[in-house]
Amino acid sequence: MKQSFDAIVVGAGQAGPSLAVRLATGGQKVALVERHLFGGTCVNTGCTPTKTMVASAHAAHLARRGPDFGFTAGDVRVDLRAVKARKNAVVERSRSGVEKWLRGTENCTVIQGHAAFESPRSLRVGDDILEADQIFLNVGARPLIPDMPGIGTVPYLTSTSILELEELPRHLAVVGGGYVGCEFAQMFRRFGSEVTILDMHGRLAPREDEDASAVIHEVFKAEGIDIAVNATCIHLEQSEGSIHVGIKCDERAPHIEASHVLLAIGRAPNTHDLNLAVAGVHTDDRGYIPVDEQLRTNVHNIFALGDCNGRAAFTHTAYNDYEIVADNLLNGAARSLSDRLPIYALFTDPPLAHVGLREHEVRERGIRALIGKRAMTRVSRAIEKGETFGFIKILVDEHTQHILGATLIGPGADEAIHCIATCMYARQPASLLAHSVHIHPTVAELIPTVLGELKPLE
Ligand SMILES: Cc1cc2nc3c(=O)[nH]c(=O)nc-3n(C[C@H](O)[C@H](O)[C@H](O)COP(=O)(O)OP(=O)(O)OC[C@H]3O[C@@H](n4cnc5c(N)ncnc54)[C@H](O)[C@@H]3O)c2cc1C
Ligand SMILES: NC(=O)c1ccc[n+]([C@@H]2O[C@H](COP(=O)([O-])OP(=O)(O)OC[C@H]3O[C@@H](n4cnc5c(N)ncnc54)[C@H](O)[C@@H]3O)[C@@H](O)[C@H]2O)c1
Repeated sequence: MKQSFDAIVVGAGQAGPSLAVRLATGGQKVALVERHLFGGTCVNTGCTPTKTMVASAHAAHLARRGPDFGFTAGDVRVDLRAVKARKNAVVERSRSGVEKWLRGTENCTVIQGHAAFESPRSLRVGDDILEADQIFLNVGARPLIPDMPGIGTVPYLTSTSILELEELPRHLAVVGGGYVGCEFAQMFRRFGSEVTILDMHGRLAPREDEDASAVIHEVFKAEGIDIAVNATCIHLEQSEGSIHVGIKCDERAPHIEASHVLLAIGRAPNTHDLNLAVAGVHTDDRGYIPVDEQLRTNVHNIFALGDCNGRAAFTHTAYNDYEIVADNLLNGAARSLSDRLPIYALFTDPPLAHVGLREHEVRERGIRALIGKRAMTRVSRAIEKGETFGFIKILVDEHTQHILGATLIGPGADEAIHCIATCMYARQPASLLAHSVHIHPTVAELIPTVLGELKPLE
């Protein structure tokens, strides 16, 4: 059957639902197509389940640290089935909320199935052809499976399937020390598994500054996580009762025996099965859809939002893509992608939060800068909480006096970063923040102090 709409949104992830509802409430006839779970990765297999499980892991960790705080909780054991049930309840509530919201929106037709292009203005979903003048792709990404020796011969976990485990792995080998790898490694160690994390780079979280990676390394080591960096030639082999993970690296024994292997080496965009060629939409060599500042693809009536456009892969960036598109199309705004500051958190404990440029990027760009840094061992709130790993680091442009970027690792870093981001968005000099009064005792109260102690970046 052929159906005509003003707009078609493909994917009910982090940009699609808000966009579909905004267009529909603005009077447009909208189709939203989703082939799997409402809420996409973030709600079902990404942020929501992992942060719910990180909370369980944190509680278990604190209980084990009881003697540090003056109590004993006895032998702390984690029931992964109960952790999973708690996670599922949170996820299901969020997923059904998205679905109900979409189905309850006037002018919005929800269609379940896989969409693929038939032409630049039409998509096929099963036997139906949907036509519209504007098409918005919010198709997300999936775990990347590396072509490493032995990959087809052993069972492996991804960030999706690991969420379904009900028994604790005896020994979890985590391949990849980025966001997914670090968050799951610490979580499963705190649940009680033996954990080895392997990365081909020389350090964990290799995109961060070296001092940030060093803190994560220190925290993981203190919790008994085995770390194998420079693991350039990982290969897998089934051996009796375990998976033999071969590692070619100079610094340690050449293999480990794991019970489970988690692959966490990155993600690939879901653009391979959209039949983009018939619509004339270009992709880059990794499958991402290049977009302009307003999120338009090379085909004027087709937009790409969220992970599939390769312009960051976070829920807040996907949502911001929606805001840019909706404000420009419906409110006559002139918002663009470059208005957005890079900002994110790695939800290890303590969390790492970052905004703007990193120190190594400031150095590479040859910007004359000032730097302020304070260890969490010199932050009252961190000392009081008994969580003194990490630091506050802020870089300021020597000429404009504007903040270039900041990295915080420590308790509450994922919240405290926002006052720095707000100062940057307001395009105000660092002195605005340096002279502001923050609440005592908080981690954020040291941000003005750090800005009062700036020194030239050597
Ligand atoms: C383990 C993990 C933890 C994460 N934690 C965080 C975090 O703490 N904070 C953060 O900001 N980000 C986090 N992320 C990243 C975040 O989940 C993604 O950046 C975000 O979900 C991207 O949203 P999206 O809308 O682009 O795509 P998605 O949420 O992936 O949604 C895409 C949707 O499109 C549907 N779809 C795809 N192709 C088609 C088709 N052809 N037809 C119909 N439907 C289709 C899919 O089924 C899916 O529902 C995490 C990711 C992972 C994997
Ligand atoms: N807290 C968050 O916001 C959060 C959490 C999870 C995921 N995410 C999103 O999901 C994306 C994917 O996360 P990810 O951790 O899978 O990817 P990533 O790119 O962050 O990290 C991948 C890691 O794997 C390593 N690696 C790559 N190939 C390898 C190989 N063959 N052998 C050994 N190591 C190898 C890399 O050096 C890197 O450290 C992130 O970029 C992020 O946008 C965000």
